[in-house]
Amino acid sequence: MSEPEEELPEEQRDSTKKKKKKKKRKTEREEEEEEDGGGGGAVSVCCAAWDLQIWEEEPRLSAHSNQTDLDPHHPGDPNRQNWLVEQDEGVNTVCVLCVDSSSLSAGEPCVQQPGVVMLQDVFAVKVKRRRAAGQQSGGPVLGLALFCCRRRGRRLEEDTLHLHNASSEHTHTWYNTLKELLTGFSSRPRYLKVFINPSSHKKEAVHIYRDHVAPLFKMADVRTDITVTERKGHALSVMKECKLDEYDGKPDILPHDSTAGRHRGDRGHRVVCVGGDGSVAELCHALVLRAQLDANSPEKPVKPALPLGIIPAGSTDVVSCSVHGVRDPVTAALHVVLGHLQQVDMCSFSSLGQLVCFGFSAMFGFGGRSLARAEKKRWMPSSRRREYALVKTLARLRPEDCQLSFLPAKKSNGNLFGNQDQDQDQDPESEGEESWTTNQGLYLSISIMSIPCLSPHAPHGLAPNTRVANGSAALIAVGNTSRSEFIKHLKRYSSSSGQFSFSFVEMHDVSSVRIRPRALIGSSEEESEEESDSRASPIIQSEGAAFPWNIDGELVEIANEVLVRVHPRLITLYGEEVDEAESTVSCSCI
Ligand SMILES: Nc1ncnc2c1ncn2[C@@H]1O[C@H](COP(=O)(O)OP(=O)(O)OP(=O)(O)O)[C@@H](O)[C@H]1O
Repeated sequence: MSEPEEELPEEQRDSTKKKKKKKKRKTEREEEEEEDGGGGGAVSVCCAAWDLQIWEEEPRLSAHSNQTDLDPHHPGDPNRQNWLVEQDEGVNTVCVLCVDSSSLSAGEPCVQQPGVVMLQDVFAVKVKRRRAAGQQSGGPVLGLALFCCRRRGRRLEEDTLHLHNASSEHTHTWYNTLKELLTGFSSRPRYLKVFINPSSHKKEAVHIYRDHVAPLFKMADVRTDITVTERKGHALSVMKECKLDEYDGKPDILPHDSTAGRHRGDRGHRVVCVGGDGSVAELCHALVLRAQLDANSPEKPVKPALPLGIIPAGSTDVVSCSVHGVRDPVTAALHVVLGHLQQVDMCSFSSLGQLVCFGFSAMFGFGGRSLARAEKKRWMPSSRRREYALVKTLARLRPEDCQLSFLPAKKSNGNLFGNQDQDQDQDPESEGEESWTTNQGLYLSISIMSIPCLSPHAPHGLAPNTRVANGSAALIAVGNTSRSEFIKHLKRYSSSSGQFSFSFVEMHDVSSVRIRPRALIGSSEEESEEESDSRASPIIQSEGAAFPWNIDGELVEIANEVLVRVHPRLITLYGEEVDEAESTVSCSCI
């Protein structure tokens, strides 16, 4: 054997499935039968009835019924116990592990086609042995257990395929071959630096990690180094100082890198964040800053080599939802162990030439004021304080008087998802003032979002017209209107249509935005008629006062004009392209 085998005692079961089985008498019997036969789990296949082959391409199942097609070395032998693997150097993720569909006795295989398990959906393989109670090692071989992932809508779920075979030789041949193939997936992590924010949302992040995520990482042989953060900025300081070559040294192989080799010994270390959007943004900010430091590029943002996994545990998880489609720690963890990578656009926020932070979304006006109000009620439970702040800010609804300028995004030859071909920033400095569109007026709310900001409350997202990697951001500017019209606009987010079809709402696809609150605009500016209206007067007028911004759910107070720039595909997150989030809740507060 090329490496020590990993063993799965017969008694070890998927606990969640066991719980489900206990509910039914019929399945209880099935489980007992499986115990007798030495198996257990969702799908169980006996050696004489199944055959395996690793194929380069997805098989045509019609050819599947002809057994001789599956095993050219043993044509026509119906009872053969040979498990054949054909390895193909250079093939990265399109291997298919094919199990004879007629022999699947229970449950469904992991992917859509019955009888086919994509190797790219398998994240662990273990040798199964029969052991007496208390026996720690040894015992007769029973076969293999393949741990894989099954899709249910947007959710990924853990599944187990039990392959029975009493032949130790064949079991180990397959074990070694599958193990080698699995370690060949270059985007899968071997070592994770995990940051957990224990203060997120209901303070459940540590439990979420321990109960739902750690067992999957362990199963997939991913080693972890955990930091439970102690304060805001803790993750940033760790990432600034740590030796990154402990985590990784080389750029990753991304999904569309078709020339990538299969075997990479130098990869496998990544970063994971367990928390809400604030924690995610802090880590993304840290990764980009660190990449800039390492590349000695103080001005220009540098794309980090390390991807980030996000386990949702916050009060708002729109970044996680935008790359997973659900707010589910198991789905998130499976995206990490299976190495699903998604490049994502980010924004930089700067004021007076100084970088404030990197992030995904920002709200000025209503969103900023509402968050500022919520922060003053920190003693309240997080959902209550957000509802309180929302209602209070609606009751005192006032527009911001500001100059809003934006640089429209350049149209590109987008691919299927509207992604730009290049990762090039559109530099606002190099664009003449004439390329900018500038308006001055009263705005109830201005949002800039480089990702669609999906959530269970707004399944199509707060910015449904942007994509995670289309190289631009959505600018949604809501002009001054009555409270009832504004509420109507907000309410339409949950029904996901018509929220922008109001005369007071404008939406643009942008690469840069500049917001200059009125207090900062030169005194030569003529006063508009609306300013005589008390409803229209700016809330903060005193010199030196700061305007509240909501940047990824965090309150950032900025006294001057803010420049927002989109940086296409600046960060790589574990996840996938998602159209719509699973809607599980409805918002009752408005
Ligand atoms: N131990 C800690 N105590 C307090 N704040 C922390 C701690 N660790 C991290 N933070 C900070 O908490 C902020 C919010 O975190 P996160 O977004 O994960 O939680 P949330 O529940 O969604 O947010 P919020 O508490 O603002 O509703 C982040 O800026 C993060 O840096």
